Amino acid sequence: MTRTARPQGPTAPDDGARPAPDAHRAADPGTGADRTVRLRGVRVEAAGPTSSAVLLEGVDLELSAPRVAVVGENGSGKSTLARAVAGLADVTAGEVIVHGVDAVRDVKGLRRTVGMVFANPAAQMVMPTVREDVELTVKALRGPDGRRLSTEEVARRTDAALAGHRLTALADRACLSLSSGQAQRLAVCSVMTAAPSLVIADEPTSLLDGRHRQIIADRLLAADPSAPGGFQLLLVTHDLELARACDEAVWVHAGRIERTGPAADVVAAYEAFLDRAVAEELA
Ligand SMILES: Nc1ncnc2c1ncn2[C@@H]1O[C@H](COP(=O)(O)OP(=O)(O)OP(=O)(O)O)[C@@H](O)[C@H]1O
Repeated sequence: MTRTARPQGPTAPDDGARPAPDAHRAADPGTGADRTVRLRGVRVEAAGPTSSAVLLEGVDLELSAPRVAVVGENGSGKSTLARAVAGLADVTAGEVIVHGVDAVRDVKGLRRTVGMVFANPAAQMVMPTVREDVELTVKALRGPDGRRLSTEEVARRTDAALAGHRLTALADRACLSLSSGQAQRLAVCSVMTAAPSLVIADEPTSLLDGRHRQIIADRLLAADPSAPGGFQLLLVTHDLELARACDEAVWVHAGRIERTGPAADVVAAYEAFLDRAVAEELA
């Protein structure tokens, strides 16, 4: 992820953990803002030297739950779906509307709306040190009056963000010296600090030990788009325990949507499919 792709939140976020949502709400009750991700007849292609490959076809989705997991086998199209919602895929048919923003045509609007944690965290670090990297995001925030934050407020929010993601001890370390898991935590911290209304996280816990997986999972699963400064979560994951903790899930299979619905049901169906596939392979 490039620095320019990092979202610029319109207002400064609350630094603390947000309460778990108690209901699926498609609109912010305070502002009436649309908090739904809609895909209609979406096809994604990848152009090759002589022909193009269809990576996703006929995708129709309406996602308004606070926490939506995306599951499926390797190569099924999960990251492609995430990238389509983030405006980073070649959508050659259909439309993608993210919280009221046309993800295919309004790239600028989408950058204010979406924050993406990529599977490769190294691609998201743009400043020399951990503190500077988080600080850069904080500096782009605005106060409730729409004005830039004061130097003191930038420092306070940077410290709070670092502490909230257990990164204080690493604050003065060079980004390039971080371990993979530490870099993943920094990527999640920076994206969440920018306060986008949609956080897309592609395997955000794949490199983490148990303790840090829990910390990041708790942060992401606190998603509540109806809370002030809150966000909706689209979580691509092979961690089926995490997927089950979401409200809804999407199962992608061979570039198409196999099933959507309550996370528990979709994950159970996907697990049964995996069990059958393994049994067939071993027979
Ligand atoms: N630029 C490209 N050109 C051709 N094929 C591509 C391109 N990008 C992705 N693909 C293919 O599209 C399919 C879907 O890829 P994608 O990364 O979305 O899968 P995924 O479900 O996220 O997989 P994983 O769980 O392994 O991360 C894969 O077969 C992949 O090889």
